[in-house]
Amino acid sequence: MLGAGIWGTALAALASVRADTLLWARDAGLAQRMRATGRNDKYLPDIALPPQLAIGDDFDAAARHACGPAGGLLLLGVPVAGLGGVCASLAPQLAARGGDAAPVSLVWTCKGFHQETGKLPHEIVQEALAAAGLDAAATPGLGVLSGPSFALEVARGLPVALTIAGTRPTVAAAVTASLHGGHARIYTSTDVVGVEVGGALKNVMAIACGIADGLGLGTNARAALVTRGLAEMQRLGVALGGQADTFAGLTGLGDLVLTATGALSRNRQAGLAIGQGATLEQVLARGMTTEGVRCARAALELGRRHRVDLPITEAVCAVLFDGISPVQAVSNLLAREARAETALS
Ligand SMILES: NC(=O)C1=CN([C@@H]2O[C@H](COP(=O)(O)OP(=O)(O)OC[C@H]3O[C@@H](n4cnc5c(N)ncnc54)[C@H](O)[C@@H]3O)[C@@H](O)[C@H]2O)C=CC1
Ligand SMILES: O=C(CO)COP(=O)(O)O
Repeated sequence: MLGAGIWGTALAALASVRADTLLWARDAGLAQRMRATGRNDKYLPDIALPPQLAIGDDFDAAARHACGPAGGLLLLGVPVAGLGGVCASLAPQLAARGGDAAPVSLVWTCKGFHQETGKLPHEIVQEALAAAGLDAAATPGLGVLSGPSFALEVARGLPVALTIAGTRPTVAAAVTASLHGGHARIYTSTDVVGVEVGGALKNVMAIACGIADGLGLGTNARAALVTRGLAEMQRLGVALGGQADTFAGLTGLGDLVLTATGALSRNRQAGLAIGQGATLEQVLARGMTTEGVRCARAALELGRRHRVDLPITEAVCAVLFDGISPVQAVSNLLAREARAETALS
C-alpha cells in the first residue's frame, strides 16, 4: 500500500489479515513512529495496527515488494493530486519485470478528477506510465477500488462493501484475494469510468448537502439534493462512457448516501461549515483532504465540454469560488424551470 493517510492505513491493515502487506509512508518520521508504537498517530491514532503489517518509508523497496516474479498488488492510497507522481515513480520497477513474471495489478483508491485538466484517475495513471516510458507489454492490470467506506469504520472492523473495477480479470482477482472476507465484501465491475465518476461527483454532492444542512433547509431538501445529485452523476458518467447501472450501485448511490449524510465525511463537513457561514479559506485551513473542493470546477468544465447540465455542481462552484452566498445559490436552484424528472436528459 503506497500512502499512509487514513484510507491507505485502514486498507493496509485490512489487507494484512490475508496477504503479506507492506505500507509505505512518504513521511519517514511517521513510518518510524508507526513501527515503534503500532499506531498511525497522525491519521488513525485510536487504532492498534496489526502486528503483521510491515511499514516502511523506502519507496523502491515498497514497489519491489509487489513487483517481484511472484506478482502482486500495488494499492495506491494517495489523493488524486499525488496519483501521477506515484505512478511515474513506479514505472522503473514495472519496466524491470521479466516477461515471464506473474501479473502485477495497480489499483488506486482516490476519488476525484485532476484539478486542472479534468482527467479521470485512470487517464492520469495511463499517461504517467506512458510518459515514464513504460510500454504496453509492461503496463500492469489497472483498476479503481471504490464504494461507501469511511476509513475509521473499516479500521474499527465494521462491515464494508467495496467495488473493484479493473481492466483485466486478474485485477479483480488480486483485490478479492487480498481484501474479501471477514468484515469486508468485494464486488467486481468492469466499468472503470462509471466507478470513477461516481466517486468524484459524490464528493461535490456531499458538499451541496452539507451546505443545505448548514443552512438548516431540512431533510426534504437533502433528499432532493441526493436524488437529483445522483441524476447529475449518472448524466456525466454516461456522457464520459460509463454505464448507467453503475450509478445505482455501491460506488454511485451507495457512496453518495454515505458521504452526503454521514458525519465522518470531510466533504459534508466542509459544506456544513460553509452553510453555517465559514469561508472556503477557513475550511481549507483545517488541512483535511477534501477532494470535492479540489475537483468541483473540473467536473463543471467536463460537463460543459460534453454538454451535460450539472446544476448542483454549478451551484457548489458558485458558492465555493464565485462569492455567491449559499442562500442565493439555493434560490437559483429552486428558480430553475419546471421539468420532467428524468436522469439522463
Ligand atoms: N478517508 C476515507 O474514508 C476514504 C478516502 N478515500 C480517498 O482516498 C484518497 C486519500 O484520502 P485519505 O487517505 O482520506 O487522505 P489523507 O489526507 O488521510 O491521506 C493522504 C495521504 O496521501 C499522501 N499524499 C498526499 N499528497 C501526496 C502526493 N502529492 N504524493 C504522494 N503522497 C501524497 C499523504 O502524505 C497521506 O499519506 C482520497 O482521494 C479520498 O477521496 C476513499 C475512500 C475512503
Ligand atoms: O469517500 C469516502 C467514503 O466512501 C470519504 O469521504 P470524505 O472524503 O468526504 O471523508
